[in-house]
Parts: sequence; structure tokens; C-alpha cells
Amino acid sequence: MSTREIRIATRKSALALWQAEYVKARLEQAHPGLIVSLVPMVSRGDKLLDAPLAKIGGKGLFVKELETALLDNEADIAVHSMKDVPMDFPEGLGLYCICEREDPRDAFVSNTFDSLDALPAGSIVGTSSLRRQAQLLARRPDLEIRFLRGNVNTRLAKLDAGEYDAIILAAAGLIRLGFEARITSSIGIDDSLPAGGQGAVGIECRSADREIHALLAPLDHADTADRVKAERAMNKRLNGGCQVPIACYAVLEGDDLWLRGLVGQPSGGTLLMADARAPRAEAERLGVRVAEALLAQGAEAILKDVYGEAGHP
Ligand SMILES: NCc1[nH]cc(CCC(=O)O)c1CC(=O)O
Repeated sequence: MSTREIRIATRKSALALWQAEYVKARLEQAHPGLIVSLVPMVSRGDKLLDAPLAKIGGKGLFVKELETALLDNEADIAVHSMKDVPMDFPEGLGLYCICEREDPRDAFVSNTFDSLDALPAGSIVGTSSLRRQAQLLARRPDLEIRFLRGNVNTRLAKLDAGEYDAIILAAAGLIRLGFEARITSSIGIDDSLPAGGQGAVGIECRSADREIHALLAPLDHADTADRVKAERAMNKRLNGGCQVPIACYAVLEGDDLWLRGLVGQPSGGTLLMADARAPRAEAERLGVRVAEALLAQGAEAILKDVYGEAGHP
């Protein structure tokens, strides 16, 4: 029996729907005649919009409902922003495709100032990412970080309402939603190391669905997949995700991966950094190596403080 229809589980946010539509279009293009439908659902992370992610149970907040739909056979694949995907999957599910990465950088968005450096002392910057906060304050301890969550449209509306002098968002989300013109300036990788997986879309499905795996194969982008594999291996070793002050970013140099990693105090007082290179076939070992270099510098104590405040492991 051959698969004729694929049902995509997706969150209902504009960005999630964009990503699901993107996967649908690419599947239809690769497999003429295949019927692809969307199964939109609300995740816990979408319901609890006014709490800091780190305080409401952290990892997996955006993917659990989608995974349940896969396990209950209400959908066949789930499309995720890779930076929101936990390191481990429920029994019977796995990640079978990583699509080509969009711009991985963080973006500075302001209606008044041209760049981070142009912000006067005391300016109010909106972000709820401890990773962005730590790196921002390390460079500009004179800025005031103010809580900002919600989907991309909500965050831009809050900036436009005058609640912040500037906000920081992932460039990828802005570009995908057609808001590229709102990017005042892109922040260099060195100044704001991204979250593992930032800018990449991944597809999760049932491990036993061989036919689905084969249908997804044309969408897989090997370069992105190896880079993200190294980043996720580092996060996994540090037990981290996108809700903790951990950053990492891998690039290819020929057939070698160069992985940079960072763990920071949310205050910006301490930023630990490490990097290493390895053949791309050893992506996972590379991730573990950089994580261990960070642990050797004391990353565990910093992360323990953060988890302690957040009240989860
Ligand atoms: N944590 C929310 C989230 N998950 C993925 C993106 C952006 C797109 C991406 O990184 O693929 C965002 C928004 C943001 O950080 O600005």
C-alpha cells in the first residue's frame, strides 16, 4: 500500500502555520498527486503567553501536543522550529528530516535607533530569552531588559506601542512572515550566538513509518542537518534548550564542522565560551566535546542557578 495522504500537525501561530505550509508545498512539489493537509492545534506554550518560558515547565512546551497527535494517529508528521524541539523523543517517534536553514541570526528591531551600539544608556530592550539577555548585558550592562513574549506579530505590536526602545527577535521568523523590512540591523553571530537549531525547520514522525520517511527525504538538507546535529548534541550534554542561557552555532568549513558554544549568567556577568572543529561525520561527538569544555569552565554552576530560579531540573 502506498501513502496517498500526509496530515501535518502544526501549532496555530502565524510562524508555525507558515512552516507547515512550506513543508506542504515542498512535499506536493516533490510528489505530484500526494494530498497534504494541515491539522492545526493549540500548544501549552501558546496558552501561557504571559509567563517566562523558563518558569512554566520549559522544554517541550511547544511540541508535546503535536507528538500526542502523532502517537494517536491523528496526524502523520509534525513540523517544528528546531530550536523549540527537545533533545529526546517519546518512544516510537523521531526526527526524520531537517530542512535548509534560514538566516540563523538574532535581529535588532527598533523604530528609533539603528543598532545595539546606538542605544543610549538606560534604553529598554524587550526579550524573554535568557540567552539573548546574557549576551546583551555582557556587552551593554547599561541597558534595561524587559520581559517580552507572544508571537512575532504581538511582539512587533508591543514595540510599536512604545513599550520598548528596541526588541530582539530571530531574523528567521521575521523573514518567513514577510517582516524582513522590520529588521533594523542583524546582530552578528559573534555578538549574539544563536540558540541551537535557530532558523531550521525539522519534521518529526513515527519511527515505523518507512513510507513517510522516504517521502520526506527530498526535503532533508544534509548540510543543515549535520550543523544542527552538532548543536543539539551540545545542548543535550548540557541538558539545555532554548529556554536557558545556552547558545551554540555550527558552520561547515569544507567537510569539517566548526562549533561555537556559550553558557552565560543571565546578568551578563560571566559568559563562558568554547569552540572546536571535527569532521562532519563526527557531529555528535563534536557537540559533546564543546559541551564538556564549557562544563570544565564551570557551566554547571551557572545552569544550576538558572534552573533553581525556574523551578525545574
Ligand atoms: N522560541 C520561539 C521561536 N521559535 C522559533 C523562532 C524563530 C524562527 C526560528 O528560529 O526558526 C521563535 C521566535 C524568536 O525567537 O524570535
